[in-house]
Amino acid sequence: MEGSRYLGVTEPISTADPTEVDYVNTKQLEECVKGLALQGSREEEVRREEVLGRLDELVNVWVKSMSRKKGLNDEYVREARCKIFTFGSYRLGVHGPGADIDTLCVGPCYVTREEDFFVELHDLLQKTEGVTELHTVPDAHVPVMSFEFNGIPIDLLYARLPLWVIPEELDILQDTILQNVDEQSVRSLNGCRVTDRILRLVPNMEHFRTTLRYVKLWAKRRGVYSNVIGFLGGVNWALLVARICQLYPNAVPSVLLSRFFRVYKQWRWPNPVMLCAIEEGPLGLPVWDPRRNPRDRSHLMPIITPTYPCQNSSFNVSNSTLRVMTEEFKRGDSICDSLDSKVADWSKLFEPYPFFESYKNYLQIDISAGDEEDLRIWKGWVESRLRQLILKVEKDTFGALQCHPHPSAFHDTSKRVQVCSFFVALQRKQGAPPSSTPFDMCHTIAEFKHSVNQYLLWKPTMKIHVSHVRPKQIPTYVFPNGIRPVRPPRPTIHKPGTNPDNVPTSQSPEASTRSVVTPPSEEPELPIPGTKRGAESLGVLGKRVRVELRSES
Ligand SMILES: Nc1ncnc2c1ncn2[C@@H]1O[C@H](COP(=O)(O)OP(=O)(O)OP(=O)(O)O)[C@@H](O)[C@H]1O
Ligand SMILES: [Mg+2]
Repeated sequence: MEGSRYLGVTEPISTADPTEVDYVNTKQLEECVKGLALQGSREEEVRREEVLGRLDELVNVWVKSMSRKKGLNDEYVREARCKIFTFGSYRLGVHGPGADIDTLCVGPCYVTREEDFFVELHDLLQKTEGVTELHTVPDAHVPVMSFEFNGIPIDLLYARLPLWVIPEELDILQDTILQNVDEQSVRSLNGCRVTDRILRLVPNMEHFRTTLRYVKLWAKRRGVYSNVIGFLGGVNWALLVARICQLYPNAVPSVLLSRFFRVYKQWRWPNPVMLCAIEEGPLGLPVWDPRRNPRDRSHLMPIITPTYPCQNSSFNVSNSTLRVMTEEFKRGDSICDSLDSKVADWSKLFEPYPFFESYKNYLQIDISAGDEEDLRIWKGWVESRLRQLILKVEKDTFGALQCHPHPSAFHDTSKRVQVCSFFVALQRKQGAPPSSTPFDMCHTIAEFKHSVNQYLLWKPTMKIHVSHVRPKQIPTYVFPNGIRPVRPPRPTIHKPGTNPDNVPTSQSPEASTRSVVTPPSEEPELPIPGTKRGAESLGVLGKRVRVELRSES
């Protein structure tokens, strides 16, 4: 037994062998998720391999033509090649149907990213049969070209090595590969290096894969799968699961899943999750170190990548999203706890999170654009700014209001213009001192809209509209089949006039005429004085926004 010394919990490494019940539970778990399409069809898998083969041919044709174009001699032209590596969920073997293939192309020194990759290869792909939806993002943190090849989505990165010839056998895990390589290439290589290292650091690859599939399914169902919004994405979940696999090297997937919830329920964030100690590499690149880098100190849920230069992969997490994830870990733990000693019904674990039935107040962020393509890029931009909205709400309300963002957008297909909506639930922080003054969110929303409208590719047809909505006002297109679920009857009924929750009835005409019903732990509504729907009052039309938070006494 070895203690996990530098970690957030005092969970010992347990080498216990699985019991009979563990095996039965693992079988039950497998049965439970069978119908949930965790893996693509055999036909899709074959198509993926074919597509990768075609892509390999294409990029090698491209590099050869680049070597000729740049006047290299015959020997170099003959030896001109680039190597394709997959990474992300496809490389880990945990991709679902329709998932993208994250791919890295490693090329020689004379093939540039700006010109040769983003122009020449782009043009070649554009002319290639079967390639559709071709988009480039050359100025991203990790520059990427994305497209579909015979219906398979591909994200293609490029790393340029300081070599005239790329060797047939290239070991990208060697730290020295990063020597004299530009920053974007280091970042592009990083994805592959991280994925390959994870696979080397887990004691049992099959158990790791199976457990990660379950965790990804659970995270998607519970609405906590999205790096961009401030929850966790594929690589973060993979690192969390890999750490559990290290702590329980002999455990089977049902036990690993249950320990996953137990460990992270108690984790003392911001202690980092790490698969191995952080090492200073040969090149002096900055690694995650809160003692040295003030910025790293602000990270709330550090999950550190296991290859040099080790970085926090989850810097997007906010107080609000950490709270939501912690609640979900607790829920997962309590479900698994009740299953530990007996044969389980796992389906409860994977029940979808009832987002629109769980809160009384939401911000609805509607966006629209002139056409489908504009909406696609506008949506991506607004989505990437939602974290800022959450941070602003937390800051402007001094932490008294918490946000719960929905991880995906909803499209209103009934409209002729291209429209879609994001939703962020609002809730008063438990234990926050009662406030008699309403929150004025006008400024918060105005600032958020201002920052969104700074988009470099902004067009006049790109619009954003933020409104405050109550559950009854949530548009039906967010619900499955467009049908609003019927709310169960509320538990406690108080007679009109008794007003036990000190509801300000003068501002809530409905409350004075009907029974006031407040389930014990439920968040009271955040009344917005004088408006039927909060839209106008949220400042989107330049008027005042006041969100009142009442004491839950
Ligand atoms: N925040 C991050 N920090 C470090 N590496 C990242 C980060 N986001 C993405 N990556 C790298 O890019 C790879 C692909 O990211 P992606 O979001 O597609 O995850 P994935 O594991 O492929 O999951 P999914 O099934 O959702 O596609 C990751 O495996 C990781 O190596
Ligand atoms: Mg991926």
